[in-house]
Amino acid sequence: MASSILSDCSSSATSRLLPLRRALLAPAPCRFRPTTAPAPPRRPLFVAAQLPLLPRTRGMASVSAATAAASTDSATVSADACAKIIDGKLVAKQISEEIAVEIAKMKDAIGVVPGLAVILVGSRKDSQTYVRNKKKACEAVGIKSYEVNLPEDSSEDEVLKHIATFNSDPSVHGILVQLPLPHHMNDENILNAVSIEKDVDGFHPLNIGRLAMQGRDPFFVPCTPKGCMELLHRYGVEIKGKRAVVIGRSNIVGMPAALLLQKANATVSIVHSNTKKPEEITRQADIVIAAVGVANLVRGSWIKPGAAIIDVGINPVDDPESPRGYRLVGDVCYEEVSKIAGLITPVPGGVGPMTIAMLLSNTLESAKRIHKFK
Ligand SMILES: Nc1nc2c(c(=O)[nH]1)N[C@@H](CN(C=O)c1ccc(C(=O)N[C@@H](CCC(=O)O)C(=O)O)cc1)CN2
Repeated sequence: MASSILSDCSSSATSRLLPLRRALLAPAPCRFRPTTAPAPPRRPLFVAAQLPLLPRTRGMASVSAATAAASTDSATVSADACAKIIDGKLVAKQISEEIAVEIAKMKDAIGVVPGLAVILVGSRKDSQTYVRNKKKACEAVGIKSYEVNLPEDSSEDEVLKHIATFNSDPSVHGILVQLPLPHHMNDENILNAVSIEKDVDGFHPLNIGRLAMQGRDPFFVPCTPKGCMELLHRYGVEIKGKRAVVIGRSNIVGMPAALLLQKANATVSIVHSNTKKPEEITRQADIVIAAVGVANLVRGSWIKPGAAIIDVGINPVDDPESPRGYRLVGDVCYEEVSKIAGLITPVPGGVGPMTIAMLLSNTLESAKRIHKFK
């Protein structure tokens, strides 16, 4: 059911949500020219590279001078110096194509096809859609997918039994349990049962622990935060030495995103429900990752000019004009923030598609590691 939060970032809409003080900007007209962004260059995941396309500079606090100098007018920027759009859908498509090539090579060389097992408990429409999309994405790149659908009232033991079967199946290289689980289940017991070598969601406490430690690396990085980092890298956003703010501290996004930014040598602050003056802290950031699940929380007045904004929120808001009766908005008030930021992800079409692309990447990585294929 969509929430009835207004989505025009009006003060009445958001001030009902959280006891956070904000100085509102008076929005000025800002129209995006429908230009086509050239494809980012191909490169392996997590190798720093710069895109030849960048926003017209205005502040550009988080983008290197070299890259900014390479700006072209062909990027998706408006005449009014609006932020450049980070096209997650396009990047996810490119990554999927890269993965398909690697999978074909592995199959030719050693006859192995990566396998991903997905366990879905219950009948939440959104979870069913995500699982269906994961399956389609697997098919498109040549990953074999295995699916288990269990009724809402299943026991924890039933889920554990399926996990144990997949743990010992050599054709399965990745296992994930779609979240959220029904309330009667203990997430921790279930996530702990997935073999860490096959934990392609990166949610096992040992994987998270290794992510948090200096000099250690997890087997897998959780998909959504990994996708956020990949977007920053592919769009040439310099992270080292920059100030980053992560809004939200969930186990699946906020906390691992903060750890990844720190690993990449940013100075990181986490803003959460008890943070005083979140807007003041956020305004110091060159990079903002918003992952709190509150529609339009982050306003234009929270943003440092030129900052890179990654919006992880996917919040349904009522919209009688949409065929679904609702539409999706992020945690960031796009209308306002896109006028201040240097780069911004849209919702939909930003981080969401990257979550699935990173799942494919983790599954391939797992198969390569298990079969010692370089
Ligand atoms: N086991 C897991 N459970 C959940 C995860 C996860 O990474 N692992 N993340 C989310 C849901 N999720 C994947 O599972 C996911 C969410 C959103 C998208 C996406 O592509 N969103 C689109 C919009 C989709 C729409 O129109 O409805 C977008 O943002 O463009 C992909 C995957 C929670 N559970």
